Amino acid sequence: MKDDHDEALLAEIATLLDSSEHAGHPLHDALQRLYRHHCEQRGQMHRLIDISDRYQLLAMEARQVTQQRYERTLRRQRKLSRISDGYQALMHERNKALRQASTHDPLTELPNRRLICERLETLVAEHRAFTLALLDIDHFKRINDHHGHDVGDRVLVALTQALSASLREYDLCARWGGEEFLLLLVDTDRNEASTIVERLRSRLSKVTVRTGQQTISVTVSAGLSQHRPGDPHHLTVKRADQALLKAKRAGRDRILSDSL
Ligand SMILES: Nc1nc2c(ncn2[C@@H]2O[C@H](COP(=O)(O)OP(=O)(O)OP(=O)(O)O)[C@@H](O)[C@H]2O)c(=O)[nH]1
Repeated sequence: MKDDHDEALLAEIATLLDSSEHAGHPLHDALQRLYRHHCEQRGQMHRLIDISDRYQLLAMEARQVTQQRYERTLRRQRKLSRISDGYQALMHERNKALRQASTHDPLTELPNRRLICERLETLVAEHRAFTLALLDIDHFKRINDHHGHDVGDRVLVALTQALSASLREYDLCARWGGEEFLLLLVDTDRNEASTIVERLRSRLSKVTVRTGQQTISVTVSAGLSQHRPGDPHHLTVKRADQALLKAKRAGRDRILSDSL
């Protein structure tokens, strides 16, 4: 509005200056100089405004480019951290699976010999009391021979489940060999262990597996040995093995302790 007013005023002055009617007027020259000076100033001011506008536009574009770059980088970083999180979770799962595979038996999912030996070493180092029971299925070969290896596997798994369900939380049952299981009874003497394992033996004899029209059940023999302070754990295992051999020779389906 103000610009329109200025334009009109300037146009009016220009007309007055151009008019021959005022050519000799005493203010004519002074007004003309003032008019030119004003026009120059005005032109300069418009150029400055133009420069400032362009500068602001450039600054805004630069800000937008920076913002876009920043957002792109942020998106890339978020994507990278999602990939990294996924990768770490995968590694964690793989490590867990590897640890499980190296410490557990795949068929029965029981701890394996390595895991129970680690536990035994720790107990020995900590001077803890424990009793071992080595359990062996009686005449297991006959099951495989008569019903096939798959049925033998099912018998192993069924016995394992019954075993695991019967143990106390702080005990450990490992698959020691083919049809052998090693029970670790912590803070337990041989008398107490004998009662526990006798109960287990009785329970395992009631486990059944059906195949076709037949129902299979098995008996187990066990050898017990109480750990002697100062002995390495493998000697305690060896004594349990000797007691197991005696139980087998004595007719199976029984528990014998090693001689103290
Ligand atoms: N199905 C199956 N059989 C196994 C597995 N591991 C070992 N065996 C079998 O277990 C049987 C053990 O046989 P033996 O050592 O002669 O012992 P046994 O027949 O149980 O006789 P005693 O121990 O003397 O009572 C063998 O036939 C092995 O093949 C397994 O993972 N699955």
